[in-house]
Amino acid sequence: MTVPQVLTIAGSDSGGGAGIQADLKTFQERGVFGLSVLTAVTAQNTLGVQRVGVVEPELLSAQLDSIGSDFQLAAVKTGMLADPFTIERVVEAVMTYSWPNLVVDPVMVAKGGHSLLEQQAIDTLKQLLLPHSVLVTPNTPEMELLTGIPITDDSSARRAMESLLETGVYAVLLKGGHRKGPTATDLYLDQTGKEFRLSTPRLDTTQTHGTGCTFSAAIAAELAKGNSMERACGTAKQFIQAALAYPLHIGSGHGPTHHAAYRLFEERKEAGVNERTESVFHYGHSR
Ligand SMILES: Nc1ncnc2c1ncn2[C@@H]1O[C@H](COP(=O)(O)OP(=O)(O)O)[C@@H](O)[C@H]1O
Ligand SMILES: Cc1ncc(COP(=O)(O)OP(=O)(O)O)c(N)n1
Repeated sequence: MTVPQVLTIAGSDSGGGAGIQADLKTFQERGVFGLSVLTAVTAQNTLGVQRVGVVEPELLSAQLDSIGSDFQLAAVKTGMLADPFTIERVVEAVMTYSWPNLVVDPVMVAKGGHSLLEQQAIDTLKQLLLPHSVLVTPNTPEMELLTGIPITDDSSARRAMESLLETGVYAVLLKGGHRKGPTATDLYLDQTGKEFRLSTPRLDTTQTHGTGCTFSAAIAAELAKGNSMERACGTAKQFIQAALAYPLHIGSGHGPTHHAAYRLFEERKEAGVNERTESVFHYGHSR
C-alpha cells in the first residue's frame, strides 16, 4: 500500500493546537503520511506565546536534506518561517528537490499578538517563496501586510487578491476568519481567472487556536491525494468547520480546534446518525 507523503515546514507549538502539531494531526486525519521540518520551537499555550527559539541554520538545512534525499513528496505546506534565512533555505530545498503542491500559509502573528515572522522577512517571503507556491492562504491582516491594501469589504478584498496575483503568485485563498458578519467566507482567485467562495456559518467560539494551520494542512493533504484545488479547499473548509464546531475545551484561553471532529462525523453519518443537517454544517460553495 502506498500513501501520499506530505511535509510540513513550520514551528512547534508546545500547546499542540497550531504549528507542526496541528499539521501532523490533520495529515493523520486526512489519510496521508506526515513528515516535518522544524523551523522554530515556541513555548506556547492557549493563553499566548511565552518564548520563541529559531532552529539554527545548519540543523534546518540538515532536516530539509534528510527529507529531500529520501522521500517522494506529494505536497508541502509551510507555516511559521521565522526569518529571512529560513525562507531562503526553504526555497533552495523546494527548487533542489522539485517539491510539488507547495501551499504557503504566510504565518506572521499569533492570535495573541506575538510575532512569528520578522518584519523584514515579509519581502523575502513575497519575492522568493510565494512564486513557487500553488496556493497562498493569508488571513485578513496577513493579506494587508502582503499587499498594503486595507481590507474592509468584498471589493477591497478583491483588489488585494488581484494585486497579490500581479506579483506572480499563482493562486490565493483569502481566509475570512477575521472579518465580521454571519458567515466565515473564504475567497479564491487564481491566474487563470478561476474564482470561488467557501462559506459556512460563523461560529461564536473562543476555541480558535490553530485554525489557519489546520485549514492549510488539510488543503495540502487533499492536494496530495490528487484532488483538484477546488475540491481540496472545499474539503478543508468542512474539516475546519467541524473542528471549530465541536471544540475540546482544553486550556483556559483560546483552546485548540478538534482535529478528529470531521472524521467522527463521517463515521457517525455512516452509522446512520445524520447530524450534518445541523445548521453549523450549512456549507456553501459558489463560483
Ligand atoms: N468563528 C469562525 N467560524 C467559522 N469558521 C471560522 C471561524 N474563524 C475562522 N474560521 C475559518 O477558519 C479558517 C481559518 O481562518 P482564519 O481564522 O482567518 O485563519 P488564521 O488562523 O490564519 O487567522 C477559514 O476557513 C475561516 O473562514
Ligand atoms: C508555531 C506556531 N505556528 C503558527 C501559529 C499561528 O497559527 P494560526 O493557525 O494562525 O493560529 P493562531 O495563532 O492565530 O491561533 C502559531 N500560533 N504557532
